[in-house]
Amino acid sequence: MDKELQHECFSRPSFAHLNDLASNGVGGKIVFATDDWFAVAENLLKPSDPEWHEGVFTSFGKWMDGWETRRKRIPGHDWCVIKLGIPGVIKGLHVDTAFFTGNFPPRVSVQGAYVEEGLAMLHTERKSEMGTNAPANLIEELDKLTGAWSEILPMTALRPGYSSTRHNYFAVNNQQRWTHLRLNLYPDGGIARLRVYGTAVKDWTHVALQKLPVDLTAMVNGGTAEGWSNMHYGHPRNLIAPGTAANMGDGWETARRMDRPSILEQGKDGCLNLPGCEWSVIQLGHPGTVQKVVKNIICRKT
Ligand SMILES: NC(=O)NC(NC(N)=O)C(=O)[O-]
Repeated sequence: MDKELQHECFSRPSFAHLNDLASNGVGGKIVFATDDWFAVAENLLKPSDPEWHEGVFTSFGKWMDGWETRRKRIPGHDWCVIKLGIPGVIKGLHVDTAFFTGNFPPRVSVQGAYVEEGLAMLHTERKSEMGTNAPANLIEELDKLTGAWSEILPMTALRPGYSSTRHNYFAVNNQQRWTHLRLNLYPDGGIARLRVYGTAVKDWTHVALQKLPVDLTAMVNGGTAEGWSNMHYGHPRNLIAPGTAANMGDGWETARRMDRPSILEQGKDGCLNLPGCEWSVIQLGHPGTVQKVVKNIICRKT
């Protein structure tokens, strides 16, 4: 493990092991952004770590892996609206300013809303194109919906995107269920990633009536990874994420054990003599009776 990753792992707050409810890997989406000049807001929700490509420029400026707005020369501040892939209760935020050193926003705030499907307010057409900005009348119209938003993180100072300062973690103490977030940059600038850690909250009343089997471990049903022996290459929460893994990186993968014997021997029972095993603990979204266990080892060939 490199030094920076090692430091990050030890200083990471416990909420950062919960599920990222906003990641595009679980269906999170940007529904609106005031400005996408240097880099589009969709980058905020990428599950991958931010990258730096030395010497790479677009026709608008330096290529950046994050959401970066232009230097503002009109009144106001920049903001975007995120539809969570998994609506739920938020326990903490990670604002990663990686590589935004001279262009990160000095302050941010985050607001939340619970919006039932079909409500018109956030159903705007999104272009998502570098070098563009939203029309002033649309910004003004959406900005009027202040009543919909509740404060999750008040206006808070950020640290720059150097390796020792890029990870801005904020605990959230709030039991409400959210479907949408509004991320405010004060006044403008760039952020590499926004991770929104929490737990899905499901209405189980109808599930019980349908009497159909349901995946009690699934993230969307409130499952969380609570413990593990090792997660060197992949977090065990990947086991309970929606959809199919795109590659091996989308799974739970441990390091090879350092205490394995130099030469493997077979025991009398026909099994290999190996010390211990790896394990992970998943908290179910709801208590239930297990009828079937499905193990998907797609992408794992050995
Ligand atoms: N060198 C820069 O990053 N400049 C500008 N940003 C980009 N991405 O080019 C800026 O004005 O913040």
